[in-house]
Amino acid sequence: MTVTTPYGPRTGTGPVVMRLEQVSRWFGNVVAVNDVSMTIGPGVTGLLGPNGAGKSTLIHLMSGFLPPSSGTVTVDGEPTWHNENIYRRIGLVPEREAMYEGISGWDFVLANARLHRLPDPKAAATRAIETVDMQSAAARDVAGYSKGMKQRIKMATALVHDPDVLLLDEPFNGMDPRQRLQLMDLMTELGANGRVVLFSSHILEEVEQIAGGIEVMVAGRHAASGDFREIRRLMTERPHQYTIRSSDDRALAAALIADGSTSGVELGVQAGSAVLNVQASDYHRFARRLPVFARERGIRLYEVTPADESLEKVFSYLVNR
Ligand SMILES: Nc1ncnc2c1ncn2[C@@H]1O[C@H](COP(=O)(O)OP(=O)(O)OP(=O)(O)O)[C@@H](O)[C@H]1O
Repeated sequence: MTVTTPYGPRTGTGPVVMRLEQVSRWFGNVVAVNDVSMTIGPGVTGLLGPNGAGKSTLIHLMSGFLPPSSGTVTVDGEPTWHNENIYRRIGLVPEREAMYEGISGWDFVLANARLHRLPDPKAAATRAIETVDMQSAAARDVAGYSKGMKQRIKMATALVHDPDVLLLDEPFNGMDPRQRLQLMDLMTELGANGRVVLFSSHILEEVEQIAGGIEVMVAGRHAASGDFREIRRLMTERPHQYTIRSSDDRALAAALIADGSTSGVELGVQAGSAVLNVQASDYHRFARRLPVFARERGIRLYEVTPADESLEKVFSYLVNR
């Protein structure tokens, strides 16, 4: 992918605004998206959440291809569902691999340019394919593409009509580090040029690298919203659980209880040996004080292991706080 895109500043007037108001979507008994309201403006926004959080459903609702069961999704005040005017302004990079195989990358992008009834579909397809650096493979059948190449050709079809809003579902899946960086540059540039660029991911570090704003989804609900510092803070300031092995668990437990950086300290047994289970309520203080306590009392720390570091646990804390 080229770093500088041929897509310059957005041509429309006023900033683009995508607004979701009390949007829910259910499939039978499953509530995939539950009463979500958010406003997304120009720039890169990360939609962060664990598997099954409702990110793909939300992206399809935003794109106008899936109707909400209740609530509204609008771009500049116009509902996206079934709205041809809005389809022209939105580009979607779906997560699914199911693409129309048996045609070349070039034909695939060109077909999309024609669907949008662009005045010069060939020029638009050429521009999009060059932007994702797929010129050399464009004549080949999509079926033979690697996962990263499929991602890039999907990106070209989404870009072909130069949309104001670009929605990307897990776009970095299957990309090597170089392709990932190039796509990040491209998304950053499109965002800086006034477009709404929203992408989903379940990896905080990935989102932090490029997203100005982060919207966190958990179990269908909108769990948190902010810039990466705020989201990072919410995640690191939650109570952390540790398993500690030391030369004197009792003395260490007494010191930790007296200190106030913990909300729970208990002696336990794990895999046949004594451990200390600690819930640290003030993570930063706990991390500073623990080695000091041990040193002052001549206690040796053999092991300090975080017990609840799975991303799912972190996310569920955000929902239940
Ligand atoms: N067409 C459908 N029919 C029934 N249930 C669905 C449908 N689409 C999504 N769901 C359910 O809605 C919930 C949210 O799914 P969704 O794919 O939106 O989550 P996600 O955050 O994108 O997860 P992943 O990262 O695993 O794709 C899940 O429980 C899923 O099984």
